[in-house]
Amino acid sequence: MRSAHTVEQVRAAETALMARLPEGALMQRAAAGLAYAVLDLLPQAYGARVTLLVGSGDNGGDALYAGALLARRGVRVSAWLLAAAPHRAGLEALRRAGGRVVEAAPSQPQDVVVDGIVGIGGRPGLRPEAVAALEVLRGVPVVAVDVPSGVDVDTGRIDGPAVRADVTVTFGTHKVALLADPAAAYAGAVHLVDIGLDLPEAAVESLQAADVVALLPRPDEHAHKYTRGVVGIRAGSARYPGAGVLCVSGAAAGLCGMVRYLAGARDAVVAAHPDVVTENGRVQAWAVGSGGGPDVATMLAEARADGVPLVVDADALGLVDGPLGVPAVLTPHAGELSRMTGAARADIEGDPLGHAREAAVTYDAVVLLKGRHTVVARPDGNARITTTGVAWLATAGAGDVLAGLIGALLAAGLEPYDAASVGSWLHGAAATYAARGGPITAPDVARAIPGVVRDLL
Ligand SMILES: NC(=O)C1=CN([C@@H]2O[C@H](COP(=O)(O)OP(=O)(O)OC[C@H]3O[C@@H](n4cnc5c(N)ncnc54)[C@H](O)[C@@H]3O)[C@@H](O)[C@H]2O)[C@@H](O)CC1
Ligand SMILES: [K+]
Repeated sequence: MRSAHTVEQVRAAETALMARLPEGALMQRAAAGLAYAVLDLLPQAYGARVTLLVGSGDNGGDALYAGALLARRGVRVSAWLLAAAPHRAGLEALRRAGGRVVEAAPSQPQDVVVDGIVGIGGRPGLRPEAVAALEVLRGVPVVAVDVPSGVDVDTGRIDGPAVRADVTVTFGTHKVALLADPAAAYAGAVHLVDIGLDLPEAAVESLQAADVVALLPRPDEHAHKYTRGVVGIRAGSARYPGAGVLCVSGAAAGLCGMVRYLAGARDAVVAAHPDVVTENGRVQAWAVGSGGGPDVATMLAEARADGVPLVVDADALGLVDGPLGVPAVLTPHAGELSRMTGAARADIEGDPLGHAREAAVTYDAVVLLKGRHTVVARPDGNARITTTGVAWLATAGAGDVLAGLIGALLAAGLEPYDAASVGSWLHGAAATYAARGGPITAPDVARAIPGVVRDLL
């Protein structure tokens, strides 16, 4: 599991650890990790040129100490001081190691810029001096210290200029802005340096392959199709048969025992999936929504009446105006959530984590807000952020596949929060498998799911 802690949690853990360690020890650990990450980017240390952008706090201190370590390896390190009173001991260490202080961009081309402007103590946005310095150094690879300066660390919002990093070297734990978009898109590749913090459970996390393996439902040796779970699909219509076929393709990827289909695209569904049953009967979960046409209200009402967990997608989301009274996963994209809650789409895209959490409370359901980094939020404020997937996944029908897949995982017995986050992870991974760097269609994603699961297991 990749965990992201809040600034307050990090500060508390740092204070506790610092009380047990010699002064400056934590910063030395951070700086060493940072220096190694910079060295990894340099073809060779000796003679390479690195500029440090240094703010007034300990984030700048990390950059200065790392600069001192780099200078000892033969790197030509320049510290561009953006604040009047930078970390004094760090600056001294850098000078002693042979680094120099500059007041403008070094005239020679630089190999790496280290962003030590602000870290977890920063307010969102950057001052004009920092913006100007970054502009002069545009094109040089950026390594951000702890977080890309300027982002809102606890929310992932971007409320002004912010550093766009190629690599972020973060300390002790991930910060929320390193997982949650839009800020996460500014972080580049994130490298975590363990500095020994003892941290509480994190509210924001990101599943990794091993977590998905641990959560995946799999048949035991006595399994039959009913013990593995039956998912019912109410999606698609005579007018939109494709939505039904695609939703079923996600549901029938092998993660539950059986799929029942009860909507208006029966012939198309059976032609594509002869394994699907079209008689009414017991199910352990429903997926309702896409391409449902005029019957969608009836389909949602009938599914709810069964009292089993529910995935609500696409057209059916417009009918949700409060808690549904059954365990539910709602799967809107920003436009659909905007129509549900009245919040502007741009506001949702600017703070997907915040809006998904709020909607989870409003609807007393797990809310899966689709995006580059999909957010799965629970009413208690916990959230999982999906980092698998590729931009090619933004294709018609991919959401239908996801709804069916989550339905199958619910039917197999996963809790809504696990079903949504595991489903989202698998969906992203399947897209990456299928795409192999090129374009994909929704059926490709569904077809790739069993292969992803096989490789995981
Ligand atoms: N406390 C510790 O033991 C450790 C801290 N570490 C580093 O220390 C950082 C936190 O240090 P600080 O608490 O000193 O805070 P920061 O260095 O993040 O920044 C605070 C300083 O920046 C100024 N500032 C705030 N917003 C600004 C903005 N938008 N533009 C320009 N200046 C701004 C503030 O006036 C303040 O002086 C972490 O992110 C991490 O890099 C690491 O060394 C690990 C150990
Ligand atoms: K920074």
